[in-house]
Amino acid sequence: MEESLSEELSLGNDQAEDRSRAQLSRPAVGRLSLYFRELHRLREAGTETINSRTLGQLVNVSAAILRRDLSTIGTSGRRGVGYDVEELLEQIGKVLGSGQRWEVVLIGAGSLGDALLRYRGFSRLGFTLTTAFDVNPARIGTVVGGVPIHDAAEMQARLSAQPPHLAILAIPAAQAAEVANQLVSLGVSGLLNFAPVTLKLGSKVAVVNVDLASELQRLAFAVQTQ
Ligand SMILES: NC(=O)c1ccc[n+]([C@@H]2O[C@H](COP(=O)([O-])OP(=O)(O)OC[C@H]3O[C@@H](n4cnc5c(N)ncnc54)[C@H](O)[C@@H]3O)[C@@H](O)[C@H]2O)c1
Repeated sequence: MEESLSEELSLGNDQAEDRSRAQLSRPAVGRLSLYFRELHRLREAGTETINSRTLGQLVNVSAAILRRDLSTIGTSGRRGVGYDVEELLEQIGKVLGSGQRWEVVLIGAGSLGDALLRYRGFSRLGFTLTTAFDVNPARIGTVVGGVPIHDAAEMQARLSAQPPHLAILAIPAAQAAEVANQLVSLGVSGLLNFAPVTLKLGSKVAVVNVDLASELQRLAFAVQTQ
């Protein structure tokens, strides 16, 4: 039973979505993404409703935190029923921007870039990897996962007419700042940065850093403090 969930699930308008985005902390956005992934799986398995305790258990989050996250984005469950999976997917998707298509370019088609180009999970969430760029002649002119790899020297010429929304940086740290600045000047509005370096790009661009070594460090710390 959902004790504190009495209102009908309500879907917000654009303004409400903007407001909820502004209120969400970074960890909360991460959790929403996990709920979204789990809800997708549940929908595929034919589940129509779910309560906060069960969904929370699936992603290892307490029911109270999950309810708070979902209430921040303007949704609440129905007493005795829980959340409508389809509506929840729609609302979380809107807030996370998964309802729209995002064009993404990849810079650096080395080991990591190659794996990303082959990954099939992006398109399900609205991300389309359109093009990749590299400086290595052995990579230029090849196609990986259906995505053509072009010479990085052609980046400006190829992207300036219609800049992609987002870019993934999978290049060595020493090149990352210069390439990131180039992408920002072309109009790219978000960067997923795998290079282990802090980018200082101003407020016009959103940056998410993925540092797997730091994550391992966090894990090692967590193991030691268990
Ligand atoms: N491979 C991993 O598991 C992993 C994990 C965490 C972080 N990273 C980081 O991700 C980045 C890429 O790692 P990797 O293992 O794929 O390295 P890699 O050397 O295999 O690939 C880097 C690619 O970037 C290309 N490149 C270099 N300068 C460029 C430029 N100016 N424009 C476009 N392309 C350029 C290179 O030709 C190469 O193909 C590194 O910063 C690395 O530290 C990698």
